[in-house]
Amino acid sequence: MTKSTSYPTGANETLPGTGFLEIENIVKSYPTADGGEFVVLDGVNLTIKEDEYISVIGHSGCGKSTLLKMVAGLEKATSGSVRLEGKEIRKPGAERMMVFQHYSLLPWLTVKENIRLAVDEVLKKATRAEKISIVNEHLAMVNLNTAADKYPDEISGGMKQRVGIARALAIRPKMLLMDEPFGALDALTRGKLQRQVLDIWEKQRQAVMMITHDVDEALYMSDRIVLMTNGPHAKIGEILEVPFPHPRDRQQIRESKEYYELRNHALNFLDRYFTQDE
Ligand SMILES: Nc1ncnc2c1ncn2[C@@H]1O[C@H](COP(=O)(O)OP(=O)(O)OP(=O)(O)O)[C@@H](O)[C@H]1O
Repeated sequence: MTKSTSYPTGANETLPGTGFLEIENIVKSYPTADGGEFVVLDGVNLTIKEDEYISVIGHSGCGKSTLLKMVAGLEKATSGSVRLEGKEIRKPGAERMMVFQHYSLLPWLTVKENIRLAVDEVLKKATRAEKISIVNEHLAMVNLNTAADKYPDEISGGMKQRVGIARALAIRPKMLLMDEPFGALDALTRGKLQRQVLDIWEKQRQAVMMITHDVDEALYMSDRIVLMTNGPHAKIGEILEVPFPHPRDRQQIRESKEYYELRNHALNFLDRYFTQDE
């Protein structure tokens, strides 16, 4: 692992068995057509606390989505383990909700019904009144009350993504997994939605693992930034601690010298790996 001299780094800061989410020595390979194997991830170790917002950054194809899918239970590791509260993750579960870059809403259901469907599936013991209240609360959380009865093709991309986030949060997961959640949005919408998600997270504080290509987004939103080396055989190169206290004000943190030091450090790390790849 590349050690940073300027910032606290390390993939194993928490002792095994003491973390909320523990990714231990993950190797993931796929068989190739010629009978060989393509090793995507080669020895990834990471521990995440139950109230921590983690961003994962790395060049395209290094295996970020693969790693997130293993936490979601959608992919199996070739070796190593992923545990949530000490329990091995083997399949998807409602305590780990995923938000994708491309909104995966059911087009024949309204905004409200899309959220309600997830609530019905997971919160089976809730009463009808409780379910209605949960749906309304989460619609309000992402400012979608007025669009509640619209269908997905009647709302904008940013609104669709807000429905996806409200749906994920409505079933009260212990962990939110987001794969470039703002990647498909224009800059203005992206900025607004980042703020909304951060507002919600600052109140609820569940564990978040978010993939992004945007260093500013990672610095604004997360507590730590995981920098991945290039694939194949990708691993965690460095972990940057983001020291700004929550609630965060984007302009305020951007005025600090530390922000630019961290930003340059992350960009230089990515440049270094990009150059190696050329
Ligand atoms: N099912 C699969 N079979 C074979 N190879 C796969 C499979 N899924 C992913 N890969 C390969 O694994 C590598 C990592 O893919 P992954 O999507 O995790 O990267 P990523 O870092 O998320 O990329 P991006 O930033 O472009 O989304 C890529 O080389 C990809 O082609």
